[in-house]
Amino acid sequence: MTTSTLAYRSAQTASSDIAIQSNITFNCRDVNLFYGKFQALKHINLRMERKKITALIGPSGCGKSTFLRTLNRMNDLVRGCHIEGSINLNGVDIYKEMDPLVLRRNVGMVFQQPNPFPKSIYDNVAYGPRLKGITQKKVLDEIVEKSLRQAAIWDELKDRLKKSALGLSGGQQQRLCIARALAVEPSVLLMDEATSALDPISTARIEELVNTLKNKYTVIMVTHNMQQAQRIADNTAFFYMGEMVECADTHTLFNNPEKKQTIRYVSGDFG
Ligand SMILES: Nc1ncnc2c1ncn2[C@@H]1O[C@H](COP(=O)(O)OP(=O)(O)OP(=O)(O)O)[C@@H](O)[C@H]1O
Repeated sequence: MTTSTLAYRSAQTASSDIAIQSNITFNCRDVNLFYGKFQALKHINLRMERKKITALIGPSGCGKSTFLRTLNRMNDLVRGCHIEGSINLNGVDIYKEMDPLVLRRNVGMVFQQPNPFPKSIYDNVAYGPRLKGITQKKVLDEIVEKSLRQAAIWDELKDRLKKSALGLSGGQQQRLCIARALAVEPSVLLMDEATSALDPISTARIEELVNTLKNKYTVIMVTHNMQQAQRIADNTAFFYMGEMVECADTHTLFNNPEKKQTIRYVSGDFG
């Protein structure tokens, strides 16, 4: 079977009845990740629910971003990195059965620093759809408007679509990056400390936006801000020294955690 046939079959399987019925988007089983000899993730077992916000918290260097990047195979780009175990997206193993390009179309990502392309606002959002082969102006116009609306920034930007994205404020740039991620119609949005470089007002707008996005998308976010996790996440997973110590609904994790390390972390004993 050729790789492309495999990718096509995987995409088909991804929307099979069984997968759609399941409320689990990502199912990670016994995931170990190594950067050379250094083991950054140890035996991670974690399920992330569909159309819910899952926050990943934990002290610096505990493996949150590494774990997030395993979900769209961004670690593949790191030399010497290897991964064991399985990560299923809608029932399909993303390392064994899915083309990384199909995966990344399904799993959008927003980073800590807003990273718009040095292009117009319109071209930033139309970039992904054009890569997918969409060329008709009318269709692109519709996608750009829909994506900017979903990212709650259409009203602010609709009269300056041809202007450079680099002229926007940090908060506007981050919402534009969210619109750019949504334009290719992913089912999952990964956010790696997406508000940590923003002021409180922009942060509040993005939190509000993420809360509305979960009607349609599964959101997985790394955050250092425990208040933020408590404000918007449905579920929270606590990472420590490469291990996923505990995952529960957010209220339980912060108010009634089971594990000693979680109790110490959420009560501010260490950070
Ligand atoms: N490309 C890499 N090569 C080698 N080691 C790496 C690489 N990226 C991360 N690491 C190491 O893996 C461990 C986990 O890093 P990671 O960035 O995932 O942690 P984190 O919890 O997201 O930290 P922070 O909250 O500070 O961003 C750290 O010890 C880090 O130094």
